Amino acid sequence: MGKSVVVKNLTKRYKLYSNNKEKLKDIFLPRNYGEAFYALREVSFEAQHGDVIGFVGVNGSGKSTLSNIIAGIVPQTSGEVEIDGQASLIAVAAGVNGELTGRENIELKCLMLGFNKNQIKELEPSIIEFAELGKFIDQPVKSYSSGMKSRLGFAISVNTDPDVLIIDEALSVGDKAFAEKCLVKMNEFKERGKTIFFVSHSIGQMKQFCEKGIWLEHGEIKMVGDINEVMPAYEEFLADYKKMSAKEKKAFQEAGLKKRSDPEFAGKV
Ligand SMILES: Nc1ncnc2c1ncn2[C@@H]1O[C@H](COP(=O)(O)OP(=O)(O)OP(=O)(O)O)[C@@H](O)[C@H]1O
Repeated sequence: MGKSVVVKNLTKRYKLYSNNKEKLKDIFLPRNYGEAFYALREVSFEAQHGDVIGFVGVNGSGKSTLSNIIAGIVPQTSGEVEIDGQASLIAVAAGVNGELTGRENIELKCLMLGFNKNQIKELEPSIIEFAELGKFIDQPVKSYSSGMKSRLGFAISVNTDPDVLIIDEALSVGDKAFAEKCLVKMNEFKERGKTIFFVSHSIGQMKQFCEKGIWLEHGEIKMVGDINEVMPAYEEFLADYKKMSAKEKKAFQEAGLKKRSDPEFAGKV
């Protein structure tokens, strides 16, 4: 099989400012302002060709940050990501320009992926057919619903044959028929030995589609393993979390916030 993605000690640190004045001071004055916040901290794992890995975790745990870094859309603060081939991210907000039409977005994205004009001409009909956007294909993307944007992103990504496919919540905004069509396509990718990362809050989709799971909590890996081990543990946590009182939930979130904001870095990043 062989490794397709190696993630080593991946850390993403943002700076949080209490107001715009502080941000401006940070840009223009020699002293540093703002507080450090770790969206991800020291995340390491490996994926083999053909792996289908689900990222789970509650809101804010770091799933999208990890997806965006693997896809090369957001730079990491430190750590490494090695990818054997080309990665493509499908997310509702990813990579589509609202001012351009669907067709123009297809052309732009394909050019960015390194296809030439003739190859794009050949690819375009299958992408348009898959997206099923009708006459909206020639309307600016800003007039699309989130489901329509997801259709466009999905159609481009699956038809340009990436080696690593990252799907971040893109299935949850489309309708059922389109989601099923995407699942068929994703299964084809799986059979062809491509690596897929899948982010979804749907426990059912996770169990149905993924073989391995990575559970993120407060920007760190809580558990990695077979999906049949990770999901029951995560579901147990969710059930316990649901039972928590508002005070307990707040304490859990605050503990996470404390862990993720390192006072040693305050003003130094
Ligand atoms: N540009 C940014 N500046 C500051 N903090 C950010 C930025 N982007 C993300 N974060 C923070 O990083 C943390 C991880 O966010 P991320 O979107 O990766 O979580 P997630 O697990 O995908 O959440 P969800 O399930 O809600 O989509 C959050 O606390 C978020 O507020």
